[in-house]
Amino acid sequence: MSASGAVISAEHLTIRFGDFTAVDDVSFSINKGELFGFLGPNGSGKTTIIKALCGLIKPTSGTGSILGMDIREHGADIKQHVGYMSQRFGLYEDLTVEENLDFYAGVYGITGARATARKRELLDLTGIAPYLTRRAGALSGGWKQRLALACAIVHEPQVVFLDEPTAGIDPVARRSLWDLFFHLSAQGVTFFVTTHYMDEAERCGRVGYIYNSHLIAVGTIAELQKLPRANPEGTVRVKLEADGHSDPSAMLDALRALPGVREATIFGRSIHALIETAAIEAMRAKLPGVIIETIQPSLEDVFVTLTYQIANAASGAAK
Ligand SMILES: Nc1ncnc2c1ncn2[C@@H]1O[C@H](COP(=O)(O)OP(=O)(O)OP(=O)(O)O)[C@@H](O)[C@H]1O
Repeated sequence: MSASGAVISAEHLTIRFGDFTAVDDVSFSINKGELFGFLGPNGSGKTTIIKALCGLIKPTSGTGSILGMDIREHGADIKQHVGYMSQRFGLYEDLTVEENLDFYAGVYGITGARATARKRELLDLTGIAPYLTRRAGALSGGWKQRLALACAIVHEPQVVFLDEPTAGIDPVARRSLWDLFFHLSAQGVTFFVTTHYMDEAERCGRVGYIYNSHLIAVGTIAELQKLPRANPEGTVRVKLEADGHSDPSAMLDALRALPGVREATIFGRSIHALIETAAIEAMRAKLPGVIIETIQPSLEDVFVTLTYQIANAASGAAK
């Protein structure tokens, strides 16, 4: 662990592939036992950061550390101390559950009585014992990811990177996997989890949001909701709800035709919108029968607002 107490840290981390900057001056730190969520659009640099922190690729400039080990110098040691699991984790589909566990134990040099004891612990943790003799390829998506997690932590890492661990699996299986993450995090394991699911992000203690290779926000959900940039001066965030018969998409079209509407999107039968405060009274008059109430931004609202600001600033600068 570093002097600051951080278990994972990035310090001005920059990674270029030729002329392309995939990660641009990214800094953050994560403490022991935290479950840190990392979000951002496709191609924004999440996996590249994970690879650099795991010692798999060298930063172009800046650095980072895992458990106090500098990623530029201790890549080989770091690999021994972290667990890494992705959506496409390398399970051997033709091997059974048990053979996969044995294989990964062997990769980390865990053998004999220690391997047997660790296998028992992982079976208890994941509940996968009933499928021990089933081929990994014949497991459901949720069980495959449980097995992948078991294999990724066979060497008892204190730091675990999960890259979209629940992509494409059903909500019940997702919830059970998250229960496992929480269980391990309560034991002091530190998690760095990328996800595109807002409900998963909301389960994390803190969240980072990366856009176009830049880390543009880090904090707890409550901190992000209160960010001044997510609540621009002179605007108000509202929920609009019409009577049960009204079509939300027609209401959205009517709303977008009005002046002072910065953002608007459908949530179920209602609409969340960012409106210029000065336009709100005129809006009430134009939308009779619609209940308009002030709300806090959701996490998705925060990310969308921050993203639009940067995209608009970039297109303004390009003009
Ligand atoms: N080895 C490489 N050579 C060149 N470009 C690369 C390389 N690895 C990644 N990139 C580029 O860097 C950018 C960031 O990729 P990265 O995989 O980190 O994104 P991501 O945020 O994880 O995306 P996703 O959500 O789709 O997984 C992408 O434009 C990608 O094409």
